[in-house]
Amino acid sequence: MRLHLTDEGPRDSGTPLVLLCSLGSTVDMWAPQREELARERRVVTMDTRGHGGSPVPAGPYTVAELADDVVETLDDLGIGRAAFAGLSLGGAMSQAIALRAPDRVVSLALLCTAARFGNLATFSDRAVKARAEGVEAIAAGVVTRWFTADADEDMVARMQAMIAATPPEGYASCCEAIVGWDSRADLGRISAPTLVISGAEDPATPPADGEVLADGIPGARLEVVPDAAHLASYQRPDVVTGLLAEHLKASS
Ligand SMILES: O=C(O)CCC(=O)CC(=O)O
Repeated sequence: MRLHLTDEGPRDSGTPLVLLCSLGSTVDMWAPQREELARERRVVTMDTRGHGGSPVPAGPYTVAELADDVVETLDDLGIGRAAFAGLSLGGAMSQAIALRAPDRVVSLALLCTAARFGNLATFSDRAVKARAEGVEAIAAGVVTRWFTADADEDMVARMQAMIAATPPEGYASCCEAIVGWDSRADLGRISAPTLVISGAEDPATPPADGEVLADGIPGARLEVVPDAAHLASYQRPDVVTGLLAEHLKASS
């Protein structure tokens, strides 16, 4: 599997950064961070299998498969070790890479994610609905969890359109990957310096999920972003980009 990606920034300075996306997102979800972070280092952003410009094989998928896609794509680019930042499903993939290929991981940033997601029945229901009716039928509900009620309407509409454009089989199969994901017993084996970021008002992966990660991963630190829901990096780039830059500077 070779994933669709963007590849920006200087090749010859610092550890490359790999940005991994949430369910229903494309590389565009990292637009608020990419330009600034790519001033200092190479930044590779990947569409997860089943999303954006990446292949859409028939599912279900597992998080391990999604993580292996990323590592194979990095092999293709000739990138050995990298820093990883992933949001939600992308955060689960980042954990899986740290567990399956620890020698590839210089540092980790885990945003709005979990060792075990809550409300798993809703992901199974979404998988059924996506295959039957398309992702458009789900998108309006998803953005109510991504952004706080006072978020800019144009921004919310743009992101709803991005979600609605996700291939149904890709969306559904990634819901199934989330249902099967559970790293709780493995967190102690993650050795990369780790920053955990939660949105204070995230109903999907609340700060309590961030606490489980920060308590379980040796040396990890949790930052809670105020006035942010699930897509904290998109709604509060003024806080999140700085946290990522600081963590990258300190750890890679
Ligand atoms: O965002 C993800 O990658 C998974 C969690 C999710 O779908 C958030 C939500 O809409 O409930």
